[in-house]
Amino acid sequence: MQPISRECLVCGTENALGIKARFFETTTKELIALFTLHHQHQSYPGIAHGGISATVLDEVIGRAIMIDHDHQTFGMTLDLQVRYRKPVPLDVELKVVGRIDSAKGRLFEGSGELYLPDGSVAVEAHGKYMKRRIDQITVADFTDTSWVLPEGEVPATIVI
Ligand SMILES: CCCCCCCCCCCC(=O)SCCNC(=O)CCNC(=O)[C@H](O)C(C)(C)COP(=O)(O)OP(=O)(O)OC[C@H]1O[C@@H](n2cnc3c(N)ncnc32)[C@H](O)[C@@H]1OP(=O)(O)O
Repeated sequence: MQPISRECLVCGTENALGIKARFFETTTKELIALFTLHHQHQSYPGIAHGGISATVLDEVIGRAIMIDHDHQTFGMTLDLQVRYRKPVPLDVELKVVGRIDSAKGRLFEGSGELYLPDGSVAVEAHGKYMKRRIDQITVADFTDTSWVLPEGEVPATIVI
C-alpha cells in the first residue's frame, strides 16, 4: 500500500471534499487505486464529473513512478489526454489501474484506465510527466507530518 498525503484531493484523509483513494502496487509494477465517488463529485445527476475521473487517473499515473524510486519520486503532470467511453456512476467502488510506459531522463509517459464494477473500462488516459523528488515538491517536515500510511487492510487480491 502506498502512503497518502493528508490534504490531497485524491488521497488525503483530511480533505473534506476528497476522494480518499487507496493505492496498491502490483507484482507487475502497476498501481491500482480503489475509491468511491459521491454526490460532491457529480456532474449530471448520478454521474461523476469527468474532471474527477481525469484527476484520479492523473494521480495514479503520477504515483506509478514511485514504484521504481523507493517512494521518493513523483510525477508532475505536463500533459494529460483523456478518453471518456462510459458514464461513471456514484456510490459504487471503482478502480483505476495505471503504469509507466516509458521513461527518459527526467520525463516519463504513463497510461491508465478507470474500471466500472462490471470490469468494463469507462475512462482511459495517457499522460506526460516530469519526475520530481519529494524534496522538490514539499516543505521540510512534510514526510514527518503529512505523508502517512493509511489505515486498513491490504487486500490479498484485487479483481478488476
Ligand atoms: C508528495 C505527496 C504527493 C502525493 C500526491 C501525488 C500526486 C501525483 C499526481 C499529481 C499530478 C499533478 O496534479 S501535478 C500538478 C499539475 N502540474 C503542474 O502544476 C505542472 C506545472 N508546470 C511546471 O511547474 C513546470 O512546467 C515544470 C516544473 C514541470 C517544468 O518546468 P521546467 O523545469 O522549466 O521545464 P522545461 O524546461 O519547460 O521543460 C522540461 C522538459 O519538459 C518538456 N515539456 C514541458 N512541458 C511540456 C508539455 N506540456 N508537454 C510535453 N512536454 C513538455 C520540455 O519539452 C522539456 O523537454 P526536454 O527538452 O527536457 O526533453
